[in-house]
Amino acid sequence: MPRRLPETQVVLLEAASATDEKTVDRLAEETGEKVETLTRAAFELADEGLLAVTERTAQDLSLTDEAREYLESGLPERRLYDAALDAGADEESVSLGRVIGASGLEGPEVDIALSNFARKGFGSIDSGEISVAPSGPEVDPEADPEAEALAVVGDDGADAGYLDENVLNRLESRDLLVRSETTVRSVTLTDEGVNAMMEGLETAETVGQVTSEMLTSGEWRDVEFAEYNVEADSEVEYGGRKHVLRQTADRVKDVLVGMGFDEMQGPHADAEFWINDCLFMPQDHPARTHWDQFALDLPPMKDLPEDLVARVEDAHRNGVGEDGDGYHSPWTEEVARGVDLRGHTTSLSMRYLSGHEVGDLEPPQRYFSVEKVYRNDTLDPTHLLEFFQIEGWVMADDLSVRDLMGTFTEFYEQFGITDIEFKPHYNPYTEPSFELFGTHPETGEIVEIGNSGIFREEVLRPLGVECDVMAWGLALERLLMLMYGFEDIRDVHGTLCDLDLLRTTEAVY
Ligand SMILES: N[C@@H](Cc1ccccc1)C(=O)O
Repeated sequence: MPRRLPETQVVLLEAASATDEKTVDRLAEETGEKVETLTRAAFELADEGLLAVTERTAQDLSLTDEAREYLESGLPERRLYDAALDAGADEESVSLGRVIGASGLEGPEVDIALSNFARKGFGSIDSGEISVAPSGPEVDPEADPEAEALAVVGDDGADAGYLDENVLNRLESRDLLVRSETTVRSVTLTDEGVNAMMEGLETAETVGQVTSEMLTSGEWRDVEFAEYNVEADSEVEYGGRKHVLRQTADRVKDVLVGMGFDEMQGPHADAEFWINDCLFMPQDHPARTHWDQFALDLPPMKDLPEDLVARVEDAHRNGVGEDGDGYHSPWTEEVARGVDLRGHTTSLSMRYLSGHEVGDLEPPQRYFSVEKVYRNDTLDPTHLLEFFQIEGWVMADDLSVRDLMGTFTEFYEQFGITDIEFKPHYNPYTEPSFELFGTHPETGEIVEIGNSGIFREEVLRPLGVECDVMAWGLALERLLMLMYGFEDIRDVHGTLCDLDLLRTTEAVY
């Protein structure tokens, strides 16, 4: 009686041989089926005793981009050798500088050429002179095993099993070769399989999934269901996932809410008044130039509280208190009403402290935000044009530096960071001021993670605040660096960020 088997199993049995071991890859090519489909069918048939499956690990070799360039141009040491030979360095030694010039080697290639030239015994280099060894059985640049191996791998990376292990190791350490391991599965028909084929095979329609049509029509009664192979390799599926940066921002919010803080909200584009003037930043302060801040081509901000504007102007001109002194530098409302992208979220703190957002506040109060800020910085591994700032402040009757430090210690402990360091700093709006530092878990480097202080009278008095306010701005991305060991902010932010890393980074709690 012919045997009924699912279609791919029949295809596989027909393509397999009893005498010739065939790899699944080759069978996939022959049958036009997918490798995964055939692998699954092979294991199913092995379970039935119709096929034998063998597995071995194979080495996959591939060339790096650098190696591909050398395939075109020749290995640097060989180019040096050829140029030296052209210059007659087999007769007598010639100037190394001249030979390098003639070889066309540039930048790092020169060092590569020199060290490998010497290692391979192509010749010698002494006090700026190069000479070439006579070619012979010992040294034969024409038959350089490294160059030959590169050519073989470049030609057919798949089967280079016979290449010398030492040569491959050397190429790998030169970053020219990448080795990886793959499992190669091969199948042969068993006797039982051969018998089954002789008795005849019939294709059974197998169903992978029940549909509602099948259920309503009753067709499900007659179909054959495909069996699940729970051991089959499956493709990795990456579902949607919250970005680590957003995950951490949410956690920061949870932590701060847990510490009794309320969240502030406010505009990304704001009047310089809230961004700078309220903070007692003189209008000619370098941080206010458009080298640092993004100015927007928008009409001046109309909605500013008149009396507050007058008090802030007075603080800038005359200072605050008995011995107060102003800046003696120009101050105009026009500048204050100019609209910029906020360079820090301290603009929100000013809006809230002034009563402009939620009315006058009685101490004690705690507020925070985890929001984007924009700076005209130069891009580098630790700077972007935008980043998230963890802004916060505490308003209470008697605050000291100890309270500030204690708050940070408690905050960062929630993220497993227990070695925060403080350094005295200067801000026009706080006195005293402190920068915060943490230690990078991978590099051990000290990383600046934030800035903080206790607001000056010149800030608080015009706002109408009569008690103490301690405040800070911490960088969310720097917190991530300490938590996850990222070394480049662009790994987690923006277009260059590594998808693999985002998919696989586990949330740290
Ligand atoms: N605005 C500061 C942070 C800060 C906020 C409040 C008080 C002190 C410092 C910054 O961006 O670096």
